[in-house]
Amino acid sequence: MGIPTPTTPQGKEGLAALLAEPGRAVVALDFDGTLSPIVPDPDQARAHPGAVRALSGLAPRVRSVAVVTGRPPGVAVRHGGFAGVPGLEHLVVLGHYGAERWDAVTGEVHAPAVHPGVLTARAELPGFLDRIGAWQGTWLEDKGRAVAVHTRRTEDPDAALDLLKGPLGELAERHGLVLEPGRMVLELRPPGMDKGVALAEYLNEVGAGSVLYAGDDLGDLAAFGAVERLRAEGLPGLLVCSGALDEGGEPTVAELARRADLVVDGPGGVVALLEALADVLSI
Ligand SMILES: O=P(O)(O)OC[C@H]1O[C@H](O[C@H]2O[C@H](CO)[C@@H](O)[C@H](O)[C@H]2O)[C@H](O)[C@@H](O)[C@@H]1O
Repeated sequence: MGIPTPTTPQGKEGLAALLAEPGRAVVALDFDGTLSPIVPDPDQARAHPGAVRALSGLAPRVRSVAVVTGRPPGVAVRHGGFAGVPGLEHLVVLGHYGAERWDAVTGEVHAPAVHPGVLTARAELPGFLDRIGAWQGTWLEDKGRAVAVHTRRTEDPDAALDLLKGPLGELAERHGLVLEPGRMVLELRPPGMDKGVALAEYLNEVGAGSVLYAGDDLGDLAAFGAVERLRAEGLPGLLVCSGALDEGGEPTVAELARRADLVVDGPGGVVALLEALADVLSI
């Protein structure tokens, strides 16, 4: 497959800059829904079978490759199979929306102290969910520095999520946390960091000359926003939406698709794009 053509002038400019000067290009990608197909149980999520090969084929040809995820970085590394891969020696995973970082070079995770509100909210949550009549099948994912409330396994995930939004927003506020919405999930996490801040800091750190960012979910809008702001300041960028229906037939996040320069067919489409870029850059 060739490289698909972006539908916007900014996207075309971003792609052209990446191809003209790949040694200054950063390729940054979300994990769930972008590199890894959406599945009902987050523990069972694994990178698309072609993802590691595609990433390791592209990484030596660009300035750097980063994964920017809401997952704890260690979990993304395990589920992605990213450790010890030839070609991915400099991979960086910005996890927990940028609050924690894993570097392939050291194999270590850098993580600040856990926000106390996460501990108190986590303790309160089981009783709280009972009291507000959360749908059967609603369940908690303990993420260490955050706690996520999932509804994908309930009979009506959208209705179950709607019921939770208001009460969980108040609970988060009471504990000094923010509520991060995602695909059939609401996460209580500390404020002050998001994928946009994390991505912008990383691009600055590595002296990026262009950026490609790919995502599929609401949490990726902050990264899209960062690329849009940086583009206005002169840094070329290409925004990619991983946009297929998932296993449950769930549609793409509409705002992400609207703001993207390119919509590809889910993780399979993202992998095909990475392979096409590596192919062109290897000529
Ligand atoms: O930033 P991401 O890499 O997209 O991570 C966001 C959240 O992803 C996970 O949940 C999502 O994927 C699950 C597995 O496919 C799916 O079951 C769930 O419905 C999705 O919301 C993860 O469980 C969360 O902790 C991440 O924050």
